[in-house]
Amino acid sequence: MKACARNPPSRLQNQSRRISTSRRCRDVMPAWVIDKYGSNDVLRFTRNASFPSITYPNEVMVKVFAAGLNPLDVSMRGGYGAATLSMKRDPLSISRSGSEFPLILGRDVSGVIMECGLGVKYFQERDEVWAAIPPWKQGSLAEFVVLSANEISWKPKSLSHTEAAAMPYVAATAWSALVNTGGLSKDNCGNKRILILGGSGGVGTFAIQLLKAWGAHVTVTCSQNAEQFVRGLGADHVVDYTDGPVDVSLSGLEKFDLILDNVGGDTERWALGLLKPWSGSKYVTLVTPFMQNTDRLGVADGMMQTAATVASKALKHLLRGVHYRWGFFAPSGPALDEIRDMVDKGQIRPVVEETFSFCQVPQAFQKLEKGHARGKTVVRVSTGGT
Ligand SMILES: NC(=O)C1=CN([C@@H]2O[C@H](COP(=O)(O)OP(=O)(O)OC[C@H]3O[C@@H](n4cnc5c(N)ncnc54)[C@H](OP(=O)(O)O)[C@@H]3O)[C@@H](O)[C@H]2O)C=CC1
Repeated sequence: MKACARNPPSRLQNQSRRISTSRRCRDVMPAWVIDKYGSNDVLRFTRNASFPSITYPNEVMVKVFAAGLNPLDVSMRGGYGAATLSMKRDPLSISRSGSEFPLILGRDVSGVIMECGLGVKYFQERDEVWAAIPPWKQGSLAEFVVLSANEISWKPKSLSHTEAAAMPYVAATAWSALVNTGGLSKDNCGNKRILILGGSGGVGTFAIQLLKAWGAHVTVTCSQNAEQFVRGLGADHVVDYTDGPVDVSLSGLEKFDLILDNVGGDTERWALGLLKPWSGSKYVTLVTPFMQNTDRLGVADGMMQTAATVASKALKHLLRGVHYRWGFFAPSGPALDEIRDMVDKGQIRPVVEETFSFCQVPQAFQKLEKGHARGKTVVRVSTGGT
């Protein structure tokens, strides 16, 4: 990945937008917060959430136009990952209460930069940006959010803010799993057979398009009513997991170079047998017990348990000639730069399943909780963006 200077597609795109500068004399903002973990009734709208401030020189403050939601938001609302995330939170950003509350959820943002720290090099006020917000930072269900400049990227010009907010978190996750962990790139995918378990949700719909743009042959599992949908995104072969044992249907196919598992659970029992042995093939799962272990056992014991589990699984499968890996979300502005270029070339499009207004955040969570996603759920936070 390029780690060099980052150039905006065009500075001109942002010059006409008028932005209020009244923020400088404010200390509160509207936001959806939670004050404790629980079900949907813990979501609370307030006009008096603490106004975020730039603490480090490389930070920017973004006015949020749209926020994307992910299954992680529902899990975090219920306390998932609390032990690990508390350890990662910056002590300077923790509230006066000394706890993570009031906590703001929302991991995707599309908006405009209102203020830059003194050390920010490539971005400036009024730049339109998109980003995936690490789960240990305050989220995007608020009027403003503060991010580090290496987490943000200039928004694709071809997308509205609502469309742009559908992509960063799933894109950064798929990129981390396929590129950083799986070793795939635009230059080595041409002759590869990839299997995506769970292709109809947020991560799957992005991964299909990325891999097709890079020339891979993509097989996808999904339910029958999503078949046309994933074919429309470019899937070459689709297997309906609801139509009998999916492992039997898949075992009749030519073996794969890489499997991206967005489903987990039972899949680990049979999926690794679908890989080409002794050829560097990889199984990368996004469904890992990492957070549950640290929530259950505490950070130190949970991490030891996690390390022991992944090491023993990796060794067991290595002896059979395939690589077993865990994939994780990783925030990355430079990865989003590359994805932006692909979006603006028409190689990848956002898949927005449903949008909600800012007053409908509880309904957006209810929709997410029902599962069976066909793309992404987005909240329009401010009327300033489209
Ligand atoms: N490790 C990490 O850092 C990250 C992990 N994740 C995890 O990755 C997974 C996918 O995330 P995301 O795409 O955002 O989730 P979504 O909820 O958007 O999508 C899940 C999709 O999987 C489909 N599905 C459910 N069961 C199966 C099955 N047995 N076989 C095939 N498809 C199935 C669902 O549709 P239907 O039920 O109708 O078939 C739905 O379309 C989640 O478990 C998430 O927690 C995500 C991001 C980061």
